[in-house]
Amino acid sequence: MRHAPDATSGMPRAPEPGSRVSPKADAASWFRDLFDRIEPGLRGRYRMGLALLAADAGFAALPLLAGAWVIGEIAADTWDSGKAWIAAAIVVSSFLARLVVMPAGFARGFEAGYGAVAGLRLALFAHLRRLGLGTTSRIGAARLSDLVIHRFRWFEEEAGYGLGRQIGHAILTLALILALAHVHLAFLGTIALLVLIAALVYRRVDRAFARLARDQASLVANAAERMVEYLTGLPVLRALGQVGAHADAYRRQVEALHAFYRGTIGTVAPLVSAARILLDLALLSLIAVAVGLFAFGALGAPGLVVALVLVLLLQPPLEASIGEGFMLRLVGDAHGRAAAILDQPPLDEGAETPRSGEIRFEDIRFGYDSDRPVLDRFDLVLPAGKVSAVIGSSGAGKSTLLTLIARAFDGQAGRITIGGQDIRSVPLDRHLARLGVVPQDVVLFSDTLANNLRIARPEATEAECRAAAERACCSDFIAQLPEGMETRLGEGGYDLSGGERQRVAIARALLKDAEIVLLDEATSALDAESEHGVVEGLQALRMGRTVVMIAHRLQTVARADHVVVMEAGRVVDSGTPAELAARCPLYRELWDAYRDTERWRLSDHGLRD
Ligand SMILES: Nc1ncnc2c1ncn2[C@@H]1O[C@H](COP(=O)(O)OP(=O)(O)OP(=O)(O)O)[C@@H](O)[C@H]1O
Repeated sequence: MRHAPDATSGMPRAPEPGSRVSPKADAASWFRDLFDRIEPGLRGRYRMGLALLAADAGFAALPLLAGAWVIGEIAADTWDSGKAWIAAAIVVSSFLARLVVMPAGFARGFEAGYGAVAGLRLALFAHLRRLGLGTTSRIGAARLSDLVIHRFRWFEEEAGYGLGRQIGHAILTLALILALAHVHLAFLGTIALLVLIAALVYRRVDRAFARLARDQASLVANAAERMVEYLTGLPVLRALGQVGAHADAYRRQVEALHAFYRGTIGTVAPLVSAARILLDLALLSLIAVAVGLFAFGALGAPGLVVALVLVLLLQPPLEASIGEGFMLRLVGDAHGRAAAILDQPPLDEGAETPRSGEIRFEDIRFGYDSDRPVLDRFDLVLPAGKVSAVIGSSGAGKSTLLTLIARAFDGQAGRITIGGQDIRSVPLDRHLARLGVVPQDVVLFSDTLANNLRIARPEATEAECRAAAERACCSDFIAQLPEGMETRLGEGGYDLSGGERQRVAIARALLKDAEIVLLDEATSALDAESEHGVVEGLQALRMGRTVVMIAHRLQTVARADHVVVMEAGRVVDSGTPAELAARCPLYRELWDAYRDTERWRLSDHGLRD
């Protein structure tokens, strides 16, 4: 196969991961979406949490306003002890109120906000299960984990308390603006003008920032993707002595990310500086208005002092609000990514009850890129209850056949039927439940051998696991394992050879009692004992099942009931091995090529042994 197998299914993976998942939801829509995901019972609490945080900001504003008022009174020489008591009462009562209101607000925000993000994670998970394997592998595991683990952290923080903080900044700013308007209405006009200018600038800054957020997310995900790919392929790369060569792909991604960050110095730095300078200019223009009003006699000295204090108090919440705005933009981007995945159409769920029978490809057209078909006007019948071996040169489309039967992708035209029934009309879960997949590269999870078998049927008893293992000819190597069926396999555990792994996969298919088995025979050299075990295991598997296998060995081709010879996306001929040997030149050519490969394999073994 020319593409890496998917880690869980072993079926071929689509190319470019995730490039089609582009953010499309705007920054504001995430909150609406999130709110909808909060359990109805918690929505009231979330609203209450935000209201409490808004109230907290109001209580935070009161001492500041009282301070400005005190300064004004002193400047006007009207200060007395009665007013001092009032000011003290405002400060103390606001402080006490905040002690109660703020924690209550944050607690409710946390509870509902984090719950809502958990809801989004689960929705994403449920949706991914309904997507075709082709689509999920195109998105890519590393890209998904970056989104769900890393980027959703921002989501949780913003939903939990960032949004509440932003509301607080807004309320504090509004209270100070109203106080300024109370000093003189001219401030209100100036602020309206400044808000208009800020809105225009912010739109540009926001767009540029959105672009940056999107590029950064893609580059981080690409680097993660390469790292996962590298680690997954490390054993093979080591064996080929290519460890260094392939590491370049990861290095290139990291360098691209670094170059991006260096490049942002030219974009982010001016953007952030522009936003800050603009804020300073806005505050300076308010100070200029205050001084102008004083100079033209529209404002007395006490009014000027109060106005200056209020303008200075405006600076911290506005600055914090700009920073929070950038954070909200990043969350908008993460939400856009999640929304794009949720928008991917799931495979047709189907509704009818499946029946088993022959597998038919009827006028199928399929291409990984829809404008470059791999199969076109493709017809094929794979008889029920028989072993069909598919043979053909590399790139003929053999893996694509299995991929389509497993519904990793759906064809762009035509239909595939099993027992006369379009596989798209069968509920996906039920369709997959009747398939057993024995890939070339069998994935072992880091768990016991028994549990590795139970993946096929979690409720299987120990005796059933043992029986399946025995029928798949696993008993000999299980006897060698330190703890038999309870030996830990996979990462950090006991490793199995290629032939042993294939037998484990055969045992899984037996345990599942799959009606249809899709098998990609190992091309790697197996020692004679392993090879014999796999062949015997296959014999156990074929009993009454429809087996479709990509065959790489003469023995399995010769033992098949039905052979399909493929070339360049076409079926050249099909029939029993004897029929094909008599009439199909390509079959004979392939047969000779297989025989040469096997001789080479044997002599290679001989040399190594
Ligand atoms: N994920 C993919 N994206 C794009 N093209 C692909 C993909 N997988 C396979 N192809 C192309 O589809 C064609 C058929 O490939 P396929 O893997 O089905 O052939 P095959 O007969 O199984 O080959 P092999 O024996 O080498 O595994 C080839 O031209 C291949 O390059």
